[in-house]
Amino acid sequence: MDPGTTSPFFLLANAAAVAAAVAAVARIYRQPRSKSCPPGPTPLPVLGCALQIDTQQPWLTFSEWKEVYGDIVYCPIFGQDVFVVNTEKAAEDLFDKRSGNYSDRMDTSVLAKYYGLGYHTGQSRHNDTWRAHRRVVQQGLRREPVEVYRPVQLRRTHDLIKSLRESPSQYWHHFKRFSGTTILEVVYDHSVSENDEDDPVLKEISDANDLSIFLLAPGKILCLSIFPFLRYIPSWFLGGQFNSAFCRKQQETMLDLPYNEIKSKVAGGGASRCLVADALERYDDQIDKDFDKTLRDAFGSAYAAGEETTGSTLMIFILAMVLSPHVQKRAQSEIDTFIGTGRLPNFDDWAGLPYVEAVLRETLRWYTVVPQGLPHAASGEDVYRGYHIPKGSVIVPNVWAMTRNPEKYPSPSEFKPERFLDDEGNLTRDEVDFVFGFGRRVCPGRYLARASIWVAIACILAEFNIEKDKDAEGRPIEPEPEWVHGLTSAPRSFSCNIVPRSL
Ligand code: HEM
Repeated sequence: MDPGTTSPFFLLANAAAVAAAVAAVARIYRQPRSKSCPPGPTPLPVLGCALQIDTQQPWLTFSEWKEVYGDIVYCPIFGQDVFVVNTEKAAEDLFDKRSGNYSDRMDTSVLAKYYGLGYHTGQSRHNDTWRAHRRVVQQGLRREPVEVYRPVQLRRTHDLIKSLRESPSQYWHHFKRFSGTTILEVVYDHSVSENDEDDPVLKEISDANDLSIFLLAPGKILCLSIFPFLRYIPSWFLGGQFNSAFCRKQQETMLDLPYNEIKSKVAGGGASRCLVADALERYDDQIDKDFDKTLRDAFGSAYAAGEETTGSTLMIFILAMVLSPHVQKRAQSEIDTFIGTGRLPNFDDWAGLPYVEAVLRETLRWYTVVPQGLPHAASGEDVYRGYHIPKGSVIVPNVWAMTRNPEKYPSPSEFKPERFLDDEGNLTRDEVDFVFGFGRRVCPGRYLARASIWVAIACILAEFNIEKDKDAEGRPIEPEPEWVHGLTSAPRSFSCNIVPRSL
């Protein structure tokens, strides 16, 4: 998946889907649609519906199909059964209520075998390795335990504010650094000092993450499946990102470097509290070679999954603020009234700033960074609403269609935080949780992510005005965002001014 194909891990799954699809070409032609099959577009022989899907933004195609075919759409691709789930209700029915059957992922062994990308929790099959990953990672990331890391999040936000003051036009760089340094410290107790642009761990881990995001785009996987020689292109040559040995080495370094560092710190008694140090202590008597790898890979996945998604959500927030000055003013006025102007917001203010929380929810909904979710797979056959779902089917949660449901979110393309407030100005119960996925596979980092994004949003609003840029005659320039769809879908650059409010 790319722009449309790319949603946070999602690409992953899509990539996997395409890879497996290519392998499945041998299955060639499918039987004509049976009565027990959900409606959907007419598939072509071999290709299935591949040519009918927007390669950039598949969720848009899926959303159009929703209007024609309904909640559940069947669209085989290269012989792979694919079902698109367009509503929260159907997603809950399958992924939550029947989670025993719908928590698997597609086979992505090509990524594991050649590129060293098999470590990731997000692409693990529904097996014991995945269970072990979830167990070790979830402990510290649950709603309450994760609050212990709020001082780290606040400190990193203050660094972010300072960087935005110094070089506001580099906001994407600052957001990525904010999310990367926060996660590095929370997960590994690796603290990157404020002005250090050359921290080796941050650099390695961030480069490796960028490369995996590049490779996980489905188009690339398809390319690799058709032209396997690409794996051997020297890493310094044109197309060198496809070099599998380089990628494997880089992924290993990314996983080993921070993990070995924190292990040494723990052994020397000099570690501060962090997720890995806690896990090493908790599982002290169980750590054999396999379990050591489980810890390394599970926490490496947390970094890979959290860096891009969190930073990208802040880009979407900035775009929303440029386009909605009235929302910005209302949020700033709430902050000024509740806190005054003498200090930045902190987590103690969260409950007293309902409109800012509504801005966070609307940011998550308006342009969700994972519009296609991360596809699940069925581990056994099933019947739902009278439809037959074969074993091994890929089930795509079309999160985009859920965020744009006009019955739940009237005028869905408008940025309206008020939709999360009742008539008395209190927050509704809708926390748009579905953008973090479903069932047993739900994002384990969602509480950490929400808190990081909330505190960043609150402090940015308190400190800056986000405005349209102006041309030489002083006329406002409409932002024309350039969207990038890798593992996440978000704008990477557009014209705007981030100006300190005190000026
Ligand atoms: C705005 C921020 C984020 C968004 C929107 C997001 C969204 C998602 C989504 C949609 C999934 C797939 C769920 C499914 O399969 O149904 C996922 C999985 C995952 N996320 Fe997040 N995520 C975010 C931040 C984070 C952070 C900060 C971490 C770690 C600290 C994290 C760790 C993971 C992991 C490890 C998985 C794989 C879970 C599995 O397959 O069992 N995410 N996330």
